[in-house]
Parts: sequence; C-alpha cells; structure tokens
Amino acid sequence: MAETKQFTFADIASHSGKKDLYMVIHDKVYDTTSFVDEHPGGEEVLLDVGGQDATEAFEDVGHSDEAREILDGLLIGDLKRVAGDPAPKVQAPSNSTSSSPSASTGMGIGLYAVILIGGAAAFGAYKYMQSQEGKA
Ligand code: HEM
Repeated sequence: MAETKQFTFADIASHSGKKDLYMVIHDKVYDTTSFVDEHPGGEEVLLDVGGQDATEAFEDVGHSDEAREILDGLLIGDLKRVAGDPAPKVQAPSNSTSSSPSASTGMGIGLYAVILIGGAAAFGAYKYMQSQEGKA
C-alpha cells in the first residue's frame, strides 16, 4: 500500500454512523463500515466507538490474530494528532488475564528490576560477609 492518508480526530469523528464508520486503533485509522454487520462481538460495540479512538476497547477484549488480520484489511490511513486531541491510548491496560500478549512487556521490566535489586542485595551481602571474615 503506497498511500498513507492522514486523518485528524476531527475527520474521524465525522464518520461515526453505521453506514460510514471509522475508528482509530493504535494510531491507525480503519474504515469498519463493511465489517459492522460481520463483527462476532456485535455491531453495537463498534458503533459505540465509531468515530473515536477504539484502542482500549479493542485490546480489552483480547482479540485474536485473526481479528488483527481483518483489521489490516480495513486500514485506510494514519492518525494525525493535532493540539487538543485526546492523549494516545497506545499502552493497553493489562488488568485482565495474563493471556493478553501485552502483559509480557510489563513483566519484562518488572523481572529486570527484580534481578537488578536482587543482584545488588546479594553483592552487598557478599561484601559484608567478606568484611566480617577479615575482622575475625
Ligand atoms: C474493527 C475492529 C474490530 C475487529 C476487526 C474485530 C474482530 C473481531 C473478531 C474476529 C472477533 C471473534 C473473536 C476473535 O477472533 O478475537 C471479535 C469478537 C469480539 N469483539 Fe471485536 N473486533 C473489532 C473491534 C471491537 C471493538 C471496538 C469492541 C469493543 C468492545 C469489540 C468487542 C468484541 C467482543 C466483545 C467480542 C467477543 C464476542 C464473543 O465472543 O461473543 N470488537 N471481534
């Protein structure tokens, strides 16, 4: 796909009807008009987020890879942020089950911290024991 059309939130907000439905997911713009009737989760939820940033709603459900492939086919452009737009909703909240793939990122950082702090503590204890040995 050569063209990367840019849309502002104002552009997208004007496409919020069932016959003309755009939404933003991860700062990409999707024309979901043709998909509304086919959505396994029902048309209601799509209409709720039509013309808006649907990233959180989409990620909260934990959609499958198949759903993401469908999404790829609906892509029409990129979101162009302008001053006063809502903040990006790129980070998916992983307060649900650990089946969410995004949970692994948070886990990685947490694990890193544990290893670092644990390592420092072990090193401190080792040094302390060494100094105690010297005194004996
Ligand atoms: C254009 C964007 C979307 C696409 C392509 C899409 C696609 C799909 C697909 C293929 C499924 C079947 C299960 C799966 O494969 O994960 C599904 C289920 C579901 N979707 Fe979406 N979805 C979209 C947006 C949304 C949004 C914004 C919501 C808002 C809450 C939503 C809510 C649901 C729910 C609740 C289910 C579960 C239905 C069930 O299992 O009974 N979807 N979606």
